[in-house]
Amino acid sequence: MTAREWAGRVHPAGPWEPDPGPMPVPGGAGFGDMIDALRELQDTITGAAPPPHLVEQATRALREVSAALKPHTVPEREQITGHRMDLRGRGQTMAPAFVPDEWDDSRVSGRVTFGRHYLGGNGAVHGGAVPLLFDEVLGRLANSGRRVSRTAYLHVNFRRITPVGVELRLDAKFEREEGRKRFLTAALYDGGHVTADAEGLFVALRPGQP
Ligand SMILES: CCCCCCCCCCCC(=O)SCCNC(=O)CCNC(=O)[C@H](O)C(C)(C)COP(=O)(O)OP(=O)(O)OC[C@H]1O[C@@H](n2cnc3c(N)ncnc32)[C@H](O)[C@@H]1OP(=O)(O)O
Repeated sequence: MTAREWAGRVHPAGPWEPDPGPMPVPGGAGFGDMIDALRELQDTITGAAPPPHLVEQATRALREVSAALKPHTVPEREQITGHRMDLRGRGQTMAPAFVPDEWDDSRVSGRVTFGRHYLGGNGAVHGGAVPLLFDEVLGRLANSGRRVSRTAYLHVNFRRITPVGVELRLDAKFEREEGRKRFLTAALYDGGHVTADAEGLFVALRPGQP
């Protein structure tokens, strides 16, 4: 079973609560650990000022890992990253891992921590990383139990700095549907303060539309 087929199998249960059952899992039980290790590496490298000899050693080690994995490159529909709905962040490191706590088809609430990798400056998350998180969470909610849609627009307001290394809460809501158009909103909280909020339009794809 490919990762894509596996994702299709679990999607009817809802993207926040996959129920894989006794199925072989693409990448095995340890795939999530590998992705967590990659997240840790990204944060560590971003924050490190190592001596040159250690940089050379790390570069060699990274190239060795890459060379070992490269022969296992597969087409998009078979890739595991992004398709493992049972893993934090769908097993990808592009966006910070969102951990859902409560959800249904019309809303989701959860936690997220932007690691050092997402630093913009002065302790604040980069302004491009916040919309990435909103697109990820709103996109999943927009498609929750529904035909696949794509982001048509995503309006983001930056209300305060979003701090790096702090656990934040994100609440997202499916507001309404008009034909193929789905309107969703979300807000990101640092304690009691909103650091950013968003409104997104997601348009359901017609059959055959990429
Ligand atoms: C394993 C599973 C993982 C699942 C988990 C996945 C989670 C991650 C999700 C990430 C989601 C993404 O980032 S998706 C990637 C980023 N987005 C894209 O690449 C989309 C690129 N754009 C497009 O493909 C297209 O423009 C579409 C599909 C958005 C719309 O094109 P279309 O299908 O031809 O529809 P069209 O007739 O133009 O528009 C339909 C209606 O929407 C309105 N509309 C369209 N665009 C806009 C707009 N920007 N602003 C206002 N309104 C708009 C139109 O006026 C119209 O309204 P009316 O006349 O009917 O009233």
